[in-house]
Amino acid sequence: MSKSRNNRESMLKRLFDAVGALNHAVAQRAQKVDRIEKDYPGEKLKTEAYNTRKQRLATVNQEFEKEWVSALKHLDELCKKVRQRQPHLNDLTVENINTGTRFPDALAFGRMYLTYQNWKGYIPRLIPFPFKKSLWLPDQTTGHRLIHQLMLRLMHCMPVGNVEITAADPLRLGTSLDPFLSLLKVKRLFPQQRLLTRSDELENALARLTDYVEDLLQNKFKGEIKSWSAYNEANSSNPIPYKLLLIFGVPEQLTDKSLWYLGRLLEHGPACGVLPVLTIDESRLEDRKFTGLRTAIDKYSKRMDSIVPAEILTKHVSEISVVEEQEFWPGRSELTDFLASISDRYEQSAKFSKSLTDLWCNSDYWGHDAVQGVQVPIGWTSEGEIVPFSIGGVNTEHHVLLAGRSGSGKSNLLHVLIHSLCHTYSPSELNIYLLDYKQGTEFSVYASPPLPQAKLVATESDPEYGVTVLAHLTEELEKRAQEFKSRSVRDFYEYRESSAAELPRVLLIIDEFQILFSEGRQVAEPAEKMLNQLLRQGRAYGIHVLLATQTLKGIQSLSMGQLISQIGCRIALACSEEDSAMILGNSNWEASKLSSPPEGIINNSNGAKSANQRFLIPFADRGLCKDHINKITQIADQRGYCGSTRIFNGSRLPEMPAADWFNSKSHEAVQLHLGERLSFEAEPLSLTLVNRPSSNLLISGYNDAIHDGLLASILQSLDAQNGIDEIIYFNGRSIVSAGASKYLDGSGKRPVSKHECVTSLNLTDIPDELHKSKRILIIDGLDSTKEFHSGPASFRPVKKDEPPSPQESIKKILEDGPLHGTFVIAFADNWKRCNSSCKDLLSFFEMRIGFCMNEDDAGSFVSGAIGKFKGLDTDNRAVFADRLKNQVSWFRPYVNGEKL
Ligand SMILES: Nc1ncnc2c1ncn2[C@@H]1O[C@H](COP(=O)(O)OP(=O)(O)OP(=O)(O)O)[C@@H](O)[C@H]1O
Repeated sequence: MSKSRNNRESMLKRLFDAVGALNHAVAQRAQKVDRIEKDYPGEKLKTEAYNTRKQRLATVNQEFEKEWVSALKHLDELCKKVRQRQPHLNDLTVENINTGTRFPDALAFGRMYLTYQNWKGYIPRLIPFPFKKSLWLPDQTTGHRLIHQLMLRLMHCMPVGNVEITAADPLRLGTSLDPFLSLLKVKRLFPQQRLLTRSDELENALARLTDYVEDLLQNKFKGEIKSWSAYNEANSSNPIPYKLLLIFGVPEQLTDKSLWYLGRLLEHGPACGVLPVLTIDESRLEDRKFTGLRTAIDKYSKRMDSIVPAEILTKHVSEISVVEEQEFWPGRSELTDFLASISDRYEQSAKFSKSLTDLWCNSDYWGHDAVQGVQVPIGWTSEGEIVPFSIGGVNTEHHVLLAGRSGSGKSNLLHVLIHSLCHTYSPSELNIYLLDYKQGTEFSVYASPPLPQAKLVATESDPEYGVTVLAHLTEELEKRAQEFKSRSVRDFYEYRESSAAELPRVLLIIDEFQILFSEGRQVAEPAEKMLNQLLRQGRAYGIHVLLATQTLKGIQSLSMGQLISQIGCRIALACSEEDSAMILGNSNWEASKLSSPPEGIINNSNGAKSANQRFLIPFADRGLCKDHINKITQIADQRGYCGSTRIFNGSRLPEMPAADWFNSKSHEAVQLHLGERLSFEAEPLSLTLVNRPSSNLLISGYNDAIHDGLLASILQSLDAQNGIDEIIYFNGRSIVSAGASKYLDGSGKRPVSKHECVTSLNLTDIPDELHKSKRILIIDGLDSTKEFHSGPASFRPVKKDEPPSPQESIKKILEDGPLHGTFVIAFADNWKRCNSSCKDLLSFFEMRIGFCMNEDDAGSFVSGAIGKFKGLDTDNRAVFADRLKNQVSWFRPYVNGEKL
């Protein structure tokens, strides 16, 4: 037992000992004086004897004085100490509310008036705490003041947040607690937020408290711990609160069941920190019906006004007289102020204050392997027990559904989970894929520095991109399946047990996963298929999925029920009843009662109501998280893990690589490196200009950043090629492409021949020189260059020796050029205009790149026919269509570092 506990335990004794010391001084003096009286009886002594007597008496008095003063000083110090913590009730202030964690070992009730001859003094009247027995009083309103005093004392000197009061006042409808009614709103203090008056609610409350006591005895104390105070002594960071059960007017409204519960509480409550305090109508207890209760009261409780420490004290102090004096009750305004402070303090303490780092306390980084599953702490029960998140084990679930309305703390919980996982498991035990569909930067903290365990950090993702991630993971699953088969092992556990090869578990986390299903069947169908495969087969291969969403409403049509039925672990934060039933399970509405943040429910039984576990989630403070990530990165460096985190940011196009990168590419054919494919691997989209008819490239879309980025990448790609004799750039847009001007102005190895007027292009010469030189003709603004448009001129008969029109020349180049290595790359901002004014030319452009187009325009642009093509209306991607091969590829074009 700790030293401080010993000190605390002895306070009452020390106080009594100090009074005992005073008494001792008095007693000693009396004894010594007696002896002197005996030795020198009477007054009629000879002078010599008289002097000796006088001298000895003086010495005795001196000694007494010394001893008395010293004892008094000590007593005074002790009294001050007690009063510092427990002033008189009329001196209570906000400053002396107990905001610490120490429980008192005695409660001050009034004072004791001590007198000896002319001396008089006061000491606090301390009553040992916790009470060993229940308390009762006759049901008279005069007795209520004692109860009020007890309440006030407990509220003020118990650590804030650690008193809970259940009160019933059936006859006076709550008025028995008049002075405290303003506190009923404080849920932490009065969980029912009212005084109970009816038999059914009283029965329920008693049943709950009895269950609570039973649970403590069986599951917390387990026969090893003897009492509430012993438990709290051993668990000082996580104490059990003290519960006061006040029932006025017993046996009013007590049913047979209530009587039974009350009997149990009178007997076992005090040892478990549940103190029944009853006011009793004694005449009614005469009834035979209440014999059991009467016996329990006699046996297990004490009359409240007869707990008299003065009796004990009088045994110590025969010489000093002791009189008890009642506590002072505060004035109305002092009481109002004080109760308001208590209310504030309790409200504040109700705000859950545990921090993220409390979750892993001092546990080592990466201290576990994931062979038998993954288990990490994610919060606490209200009693302070750690609540684990477990997946992948023999007796645990494998996939997780997390849902809660906006603001309920989903992102926070995901951070808590990610940090807890990355604290516990190294990158060779666990790989995390983070796919976030939210607008915002929630997961970007894991991108820089990259979280060593993260294989992917994708923010503001595209549904199309999400599908590629699912495809990557299903490939991984199939690879694992092959590998396991070749080694004749059944599952991840057997593989890890039988092989020294490294194989981490995988956890895919998709935030706002419903977005995957919101873009029509084109994306939803493959997404659903692959997700289904991961959910069905992932368990055997150590691949797990966590799906987070605000609501499941609206995605029901997509056999969502079937998907969800394969997810055994459900985590629900605050939401509507309807959502609660969807997330947790039919008729499981408990999540609608949560106050999130920080409350949540975790259910590891497919949502069965009986498996609900409420828990409190710590706040993932940004600064703390940043430090933790830095620490994890540092450990990864020390242990030689070289990360390979893919970063995908859906709101930013990739930056164009440097010239060296273009130079390093193969130059066997003319290749244009235009961006990154919209796939998990994000390979470069490299388009080869092959010598085949109509292999010209038409680029259309209305977005300057993408236009300029594509133009710049084309020029940079061409600059790196060897087999091109001339690059001709014609600007028909009448605006300068700011993002590409550097590449047009001769920054590269070869000059670009620039033109702004069609006639200066000498288009008529090009078809004649196709055998001699290979040219790339870039027409920027095909749609706005009238000379290339179809019109009456295109139908006129060509007269002999008349030079061909620009339209005829370009047509010839488009038609014959590709076979000889001369290609046209044309840009058209406005596809509609281009489609109608350049229709004679369009069939020669079998390669097309489109961006920022509506579904109708995209349909005709990509396929050449009327129809719709979805997904091009955002400014963060483009599509490449090779119409000869009938291939369509999504990609993210390079830009020059501009943010979109
Ligand atoms: N356990 C917690 N303790 C204290 N504050 C919290 C806790 N969890 C979340 N919060 C706070 O609540 C607010 C909402 O949290 P969060 O962003 O995680 O909710 P959300 O469910 O992801 O919301 P949305 O879906 O709208 O993005 C934030 O201000 C956050 O700081």
